Amino acid sequence: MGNIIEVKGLRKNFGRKNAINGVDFSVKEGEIFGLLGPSGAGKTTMIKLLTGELVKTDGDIQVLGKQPVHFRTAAFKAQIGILSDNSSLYERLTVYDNLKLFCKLYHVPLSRIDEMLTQVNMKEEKKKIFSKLSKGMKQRVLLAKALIHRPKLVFLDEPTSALDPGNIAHIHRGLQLLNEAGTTIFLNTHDMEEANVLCDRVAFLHHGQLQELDTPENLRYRYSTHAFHVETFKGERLIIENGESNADKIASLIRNGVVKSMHTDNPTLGQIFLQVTGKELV
Ligand SMILES: Nc1ncnc2c1ncn2[C@@H]1O[C@H](COP(=O)(O)OP(=O)(O)OP(=O)(O)O)[C@@H](O)[C@H]1O
Repeated sequence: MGNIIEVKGLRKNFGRKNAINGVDFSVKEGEIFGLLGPSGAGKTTMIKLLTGELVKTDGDIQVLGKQPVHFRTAAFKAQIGILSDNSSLYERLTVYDNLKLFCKLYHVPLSRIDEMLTQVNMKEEKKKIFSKLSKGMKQRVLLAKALIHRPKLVFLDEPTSALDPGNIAHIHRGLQLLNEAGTTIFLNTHDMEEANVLCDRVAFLHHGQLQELDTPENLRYRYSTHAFHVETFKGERLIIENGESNADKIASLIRNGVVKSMHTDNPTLGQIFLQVTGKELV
């Protein structure tokens, strides 16, 4: 499959601040691509540049084969969905009436509203006034709005940041199904577990620059020391470095029946991010 997003030498300055500082990457059609970084890394700025809300300072952007000059056209907008901190709905309308407006705008049948509300676990609140919803409920309706017109490409900026664990799991499953049905997802998150569960590939963004870009599995393999972590029945914890000279040591521990559990070093994305950038993913 081809690339649905291509970014080369991208820069975005706010006055003297380099929010995005020379970034290259591409997103393949059909994948879930995660942009990981702590607060202030430049993740929201990146989504705004890719959706035409901000204008780049320098570099090249192509989304769905189009240059930024096309990002504000109706034809382009019909193909993308956005959930960002700027997303909003009419406060005084009900959930249903809000979504009805978007169905009319995108020529979507009204039957899609119930379908979407089920997907975000909000069907029972459809007659409620938007302003009366909790933050997490609003977030779920905004997600329904972002997806209602079956966009080809979806940009999600921290989609589960306001949600409880039950709803996070529900939304994750919904996003996986959406992706299996062919939608490409560009996901901003600082939640390494979310990235681990959802993303085919992740990029680490730090001070406006990409530090790594790979599948979570490859990153974990590359940053693993491949040491063996052994726990004995006596409660001792041993770390045995990977290497031929230690193979006999491990074999003898196993032979003597002292090994309760053993696993190889398997760093989390958060630990790898810390190793690469010196910063925690918070
Ligand atoms: N409109 C703006 N004017 C000036 N500086 C800005 C503007 N928007 C963002 N910045 C700065 O650019 C940097 C990147 O911000 P951005 O919001 O993209 O980060 P982020 O990774 O999305 O963080 P968060 O997770 O907190 O939203 C920050 O230093 C921020 O203060």
